[in-house]
Amino acid sequence: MNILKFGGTSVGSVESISALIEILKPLQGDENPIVVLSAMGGVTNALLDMAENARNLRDYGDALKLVEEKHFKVIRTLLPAGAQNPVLTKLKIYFNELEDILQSVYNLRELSAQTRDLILSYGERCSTVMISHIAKRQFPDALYVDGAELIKTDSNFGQAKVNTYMTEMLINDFYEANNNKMLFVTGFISSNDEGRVTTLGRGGSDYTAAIWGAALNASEIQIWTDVDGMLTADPRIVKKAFSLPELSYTEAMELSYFGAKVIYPPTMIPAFLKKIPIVIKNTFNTAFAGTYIKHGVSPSNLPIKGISSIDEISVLNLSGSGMVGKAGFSGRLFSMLSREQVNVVLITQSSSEHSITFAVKPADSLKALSLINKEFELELQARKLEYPEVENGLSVVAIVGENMKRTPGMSGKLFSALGRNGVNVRAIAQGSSEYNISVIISKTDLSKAVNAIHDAFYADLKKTLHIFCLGTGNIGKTLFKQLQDQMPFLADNNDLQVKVMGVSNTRKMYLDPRGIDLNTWEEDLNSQETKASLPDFIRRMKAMNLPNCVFVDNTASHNPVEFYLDILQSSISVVTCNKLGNSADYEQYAAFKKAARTYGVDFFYETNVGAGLPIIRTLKDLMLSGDKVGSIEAILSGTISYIFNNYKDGVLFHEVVKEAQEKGYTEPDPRDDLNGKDFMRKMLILARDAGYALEEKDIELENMLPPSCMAAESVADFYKELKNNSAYFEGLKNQAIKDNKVLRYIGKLEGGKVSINLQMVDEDHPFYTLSGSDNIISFTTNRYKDRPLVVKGPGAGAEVTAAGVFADIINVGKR
Ligand SMILES: NC(=O)c1ccc[n+]([C@@H]2O[C@H](COP(=O)([O-])OP(=O)(O)OC[C@H]3O[C@@H](n4cnc5c(N)ncnc54)[C@H](O)[C@@H]3O)[C@@H](O)[C@H]2O)c1
Ligand SMILES: N[C@@H](CCO)C(=O)O
Ligand code: NA
Repeated sequence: MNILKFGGTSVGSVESISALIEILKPLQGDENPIVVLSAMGGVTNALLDMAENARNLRDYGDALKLVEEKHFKVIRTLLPAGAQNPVLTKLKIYFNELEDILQSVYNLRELSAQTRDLILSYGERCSTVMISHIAKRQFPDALYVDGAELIKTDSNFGQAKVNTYMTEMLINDFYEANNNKMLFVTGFISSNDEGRVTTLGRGGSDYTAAIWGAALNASEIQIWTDVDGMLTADPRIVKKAFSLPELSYTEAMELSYFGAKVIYPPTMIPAFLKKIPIVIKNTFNTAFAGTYIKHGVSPSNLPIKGISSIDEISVLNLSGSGMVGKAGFSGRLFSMLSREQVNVVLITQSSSEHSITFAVKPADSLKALSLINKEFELELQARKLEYPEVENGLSVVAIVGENMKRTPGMSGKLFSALGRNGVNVRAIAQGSSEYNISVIISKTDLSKAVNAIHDAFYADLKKTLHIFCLGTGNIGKTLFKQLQDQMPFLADNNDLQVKVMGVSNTRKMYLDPRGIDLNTWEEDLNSQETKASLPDFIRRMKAMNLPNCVFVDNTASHNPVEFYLDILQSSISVVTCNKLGNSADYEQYAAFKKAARTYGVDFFYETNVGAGLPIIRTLKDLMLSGDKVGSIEAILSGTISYIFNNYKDGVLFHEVVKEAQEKGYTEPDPRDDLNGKDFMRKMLILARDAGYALEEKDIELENMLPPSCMAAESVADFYKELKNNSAYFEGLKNQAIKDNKVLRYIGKLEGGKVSINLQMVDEDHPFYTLSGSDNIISFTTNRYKDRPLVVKGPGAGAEVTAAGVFADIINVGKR
């Protein structure tokens, strides 16, 4: 069974509560999840303020009304009028009680810790009563549980200590009696022996989830929040920060100690002890798979897990001869500070023992200073110690990760990144666990430092490309096969991992934030309930918000093309073998290129021309290096090439066409090849890449198909018509044989004009000797003037095309 805890923002609005219900829907069943809830966002603070105001004889009534209204609005929006009354009544009773308590505080002008806990408890009770009622409409088994009754603590109000034995017993008994229900449990609140409400302190609802999880041996504790789990750095500082898939408990502790506010680590201890994984998920982006905090994390290629920072810290330095060789000096200092509740964030000591530097929160700095002055009064007066000073305007940055322990050079990398960027390091501390190296720097350097460190550690990381593929036909299928075969090679030789995150054809679509298994993708896709929807596919792809994302179009359809611009503008690269995008309006072609440049992503389409043959790439290199293309002569239809090379004595034309189709050379409709349209598209794309702003109408195209073949309704009818026209094709063939020539369908770009014609060429022509499905292209340029640059080879077929798409994908990864 899983525990799901939803934090303040996840229960803070109509939208988030609706999202919460959606998240629960697929989970109801034999083993219902246990849902732990926080107070609605902002309510706990509002209650604290009200309590303070009441004590200080200030008004609290308006604020109370606002909190009440916040709850009522949710109920009125999410429940039909007829179902609102019971829950409104229940909440009204709570708010009346709360008002009475606040009035008593006001009258007595006194607010004890015990009363404060009682006041705060209404936040969780109200939200949980409310949501359990709303949930009841979807889940008839929903049951409100006052968690305070089941978690037993001492009487340390505000930060109560849990009596684990009692608590686990109570929770187990309760669960046994109610395990057929879907439990909605108040987070944060507990009670002492006398049944008075206590609270669990900072991060309290997470703690409730961990306590329930540990008591019931849950399989997983999910913490639902409003960000994509734990990131490599604070995304407000580092734009390139990315979500971490996995962390060990220790790493999570170290990372959250400084900064990262997603969870409060001490709350995890019950789960840690029982080895229960904790997953941090995003209520507002369910496509995100979550950050897993668990035992036995898989070996990671990340040199460090993350960079955390505290942006405001004060440093005190204690130095003087009085410290040298004095056993127990630092013990005296730090136990005194701890006794007085000053939390020391970081300590360093020079090996001469002449000085100790330590950092505290700015709010504690003056207190620390005066404590030291008092404790060491004699030493200070005797000048055995220098009077310490507080230094402000400093920050701490820490790199964290268990891998550091085994990898030399980590601190070298850290300090050279800081040094190269002119960041002065005030003090350094490394935990002897080697899970953490911390440095103190000037606050003004913080952003630069964190970014420089992030670049240094993650820039040359083994990259994961996340790909989303459309089309599972000839090419799409073959690509998956090749990807599957090449995975280990890629990992070893290119430091690259390609993960398929989504796939769709016209019928079904399948996206999985954990990645799609290439052994079973076809069954998995077919067994999906969701019908394919291109807009949904693209929306979900964007919502996953993954780094190094590539959209791969292996269709022959116009539909995906309409989304290219939007995709590129979302910083997702596009790889396509579909020619329809680049061969439509010039304006569109130019817009794709511009978007790719502007958004720093790739738009690769090598297979648009000559399948996997390096034609687009070669032309691009020529152009980039300042060469100018004078003319191009080419055979760019693999299908027609194959047909003419195999249209020999004793076979009929339509039979060879069929063969070409069976070999996977033709377009889904072979007429696109035979009428020259496919060839035309390729010439158009080449001409554009060579710098000519041409449109389809500018191309002179000789169609060798008789009109009746073009008019056929279906591909099957087309074959019949081809057969009916056998005599025409036989005529062409016999004429060529008689003249000792071969038939060639040749495209030309010259003087900015493009033409495609059927020709009969003799053995002197460079295109005479072609075989199979070969394409040939010769570029005559300023540099290749006397003898052209020629690319030749198989220019159609699933293997070579998929290989070309594959190479384009890898090239995205190389950047
Ligand atoms: N065969 C070759 O040698 C070769 C060479 C270079 C380029 N190409 C190009 O490869 C592309 C694919 O060719 P193929 O032979 O694999 O075609 P195919 O007909 O076998 O497969 C096309 C796939 O696209 C899917 N599809 C179509 N429209 C879609 C949409 N809107 N959303 C999602 N999926 C959609 C179909 O369901 C099918 O799975 C074509 O554009 C073709 O020009 C092919
Ligand atoms: N149908 C195409 C595939 C390559 O784009 C051809 O025959 O050339
Ligand atoms: Na190519």
